[in-house]
Amino acid sequence: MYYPIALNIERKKIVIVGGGMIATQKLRTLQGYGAYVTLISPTITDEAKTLLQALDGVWHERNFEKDDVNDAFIVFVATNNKEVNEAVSAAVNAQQLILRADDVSQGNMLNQAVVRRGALSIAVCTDGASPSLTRKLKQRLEEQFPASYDAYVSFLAQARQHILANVPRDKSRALLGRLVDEELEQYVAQGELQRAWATVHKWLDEANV
Ligand SMILES: C[C@@]1(CC(=O)O)c2cc3[nH]c(cc4nc(cc5[nH]c(cc(n2)[C@H]1CCC(=O)O)[C@@](C)(CC(=O)O)[C@@H]5CCC(=O)O)C(CC(=O)O)=C4CCC(=O)O)c(CCC(=O)O)c3CC(=O)O
Ligand SMILES: NC(=O)C1=CN([C@@H]2O[C@H](COP(=O)(O)OP(=O)(O)OC[C@H]3O[C@@H](n4cnc5c(N)ncnc54)[C@H](O)[C@@H]3O)[C@@H](O)[C@H]2O)C=CC1
Repeated sequence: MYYPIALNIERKKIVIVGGGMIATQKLRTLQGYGAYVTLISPTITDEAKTLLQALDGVWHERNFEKDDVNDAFIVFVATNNKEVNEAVSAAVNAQQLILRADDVSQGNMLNQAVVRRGALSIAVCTDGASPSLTRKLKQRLEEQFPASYDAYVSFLAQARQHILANVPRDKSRALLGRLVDEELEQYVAQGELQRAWATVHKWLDEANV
């Protein structure tokens, strides 16, 4: 069983070995997280080149060498040559995270499918049992949680900070729970932020704070 966590990879070194379809797909998942990405491969797809540029990443246009994984936080192994993939496995230490695209069981991590709405991320994983099922569930979640959730989660974060800063501890807990409210969700979804804030302030008044 894989242990699900949320990683902060800002300024962490990520190494991708290979520049084909799988490497390209991994580069898509890395966009926006602030990692330092290095790709090692004699060839690279056009899309991977563009995605790497967007990350301010570096492409080493050559075959893998064992020192390439030094200091890497995560290593994605995505060449079409089993011997090379095995050499990458041999070069990492037990504390590094490694994903082997050719044989997931030879690594210690995998990518979950993620529906992201601002600070909210909903991740799906079957421990490799069925990536197709994962994709299907992700599509369902995308429908269930519309794009407006981005603004809603951001509103909740601000309202939570407002309550924590202005309400004594004995009363804040109940108010924080109350924030998760269908009416507020609707107001924010409809762009009526003022109404949403007015409701929060009404609750604060009712609680005498
Ligand atoms: C173990 C894992 C390792 C890893 O992290 O890469 C892995 C492995 C493999 N995937 C394979 C195939 C497909 N993968 C997808 C899609 C996704 N695969 C992803 C994750 C993972 N895939 C990890 C497990 C996650 C989990 O268990 O839930 C997602 C979630 C995220 C991401 O890749 O970033 C992304 C979700 C889509 C999205 O986000 O939209 C599709 C569907 C499609 O693309 O339409 C297919 C084709 C259909 C099929 O085969 O079911 C194969 C067989 C290859 C072959 O031999 O043909 C292997 C290898 C094997 O099983 O050994
Ligand atoms: N394409 C797929 O749907 C899936 C592929 N896989 C596995 O992932 C592997 C990679 O798949 P793709 O990305 O589709 O292959 P690909 O053929 O598109 O890309 C392979 C890349 O590896 C590079 N490469 C070859 N030798 C290298 C070396 N010595 N050092 C660095 N880079 C080297 C190549 O230049 C190329 O850029 C496959 O061989 C397979 O084992 C696993 C699941 C699905």
